[in-house]
Amino acid sequence: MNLSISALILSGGLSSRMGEEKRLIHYHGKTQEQYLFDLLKNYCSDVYVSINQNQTTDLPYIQDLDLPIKSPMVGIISAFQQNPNTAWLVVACDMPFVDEKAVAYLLQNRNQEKYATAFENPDEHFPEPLLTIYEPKIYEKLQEAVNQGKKSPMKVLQSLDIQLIKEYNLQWITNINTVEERTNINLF
Ligand SMILES: Nc1nc2c(ncn2[C@@H]2O[C@H](COP(=O)(O)OP(=O)(O)OP(=O)(O)O)[C@@H](O)[C@H]2O)c(=O)[nH]1
Repeated sequence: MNLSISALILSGGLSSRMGEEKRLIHYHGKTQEQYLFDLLKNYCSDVYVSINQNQTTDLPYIQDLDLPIKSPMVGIISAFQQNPNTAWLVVACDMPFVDEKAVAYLLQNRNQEKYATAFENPDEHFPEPLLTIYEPKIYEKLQEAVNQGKKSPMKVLQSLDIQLIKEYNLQWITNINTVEERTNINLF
């Protein structure tokens, strides 16, 4: 149990490609938001679902601030606004392969001196921003980016000194956005 870290399950997107809310899909016998909540509470001091202003959930949640952009960045900034003194382990709800091994591995590789700890995409060599530990000092960098109208958390990560994990199970960062992708995945 790492008490100095909170978890955020990003779920506030529009799911327009899937046509239904991705956080409510069952890959593991329960909704994806419940699955990730149950998983992450074993590792983090508290866990929240990140939802937009039109969503509700029975789980603990952080609702998006009223910002002029639509992006996962809004969810992350809203979490830091609620608690700027914790690190945030951020996971997108549409990553069904995230499991105990993925979370434990991310935490083992965490470098608290850096702005963040993220998996490196093997092809493009960019940091995957949606299965990442964001350390408290990155909050002001995210705010600066949003104030400049930028909405890509990946680009913010790219511009900073972060811990990049290069060897890992690539499935962990696979996200499922469409019905076709969903029917083609083999979880077990
Ligand atoms: N809290 C919050 N989460 C978001 C927001 N936009 C996207 N996300 C989450 O970020 C992750 C990646 O989102 P995308 O797949 O890029 O977008 P999406 O809206 O979920 O799906 P599409 O509408 O099909 O693009 C998902 O877990 C989303 O729920 C937002 O504005 N607020």
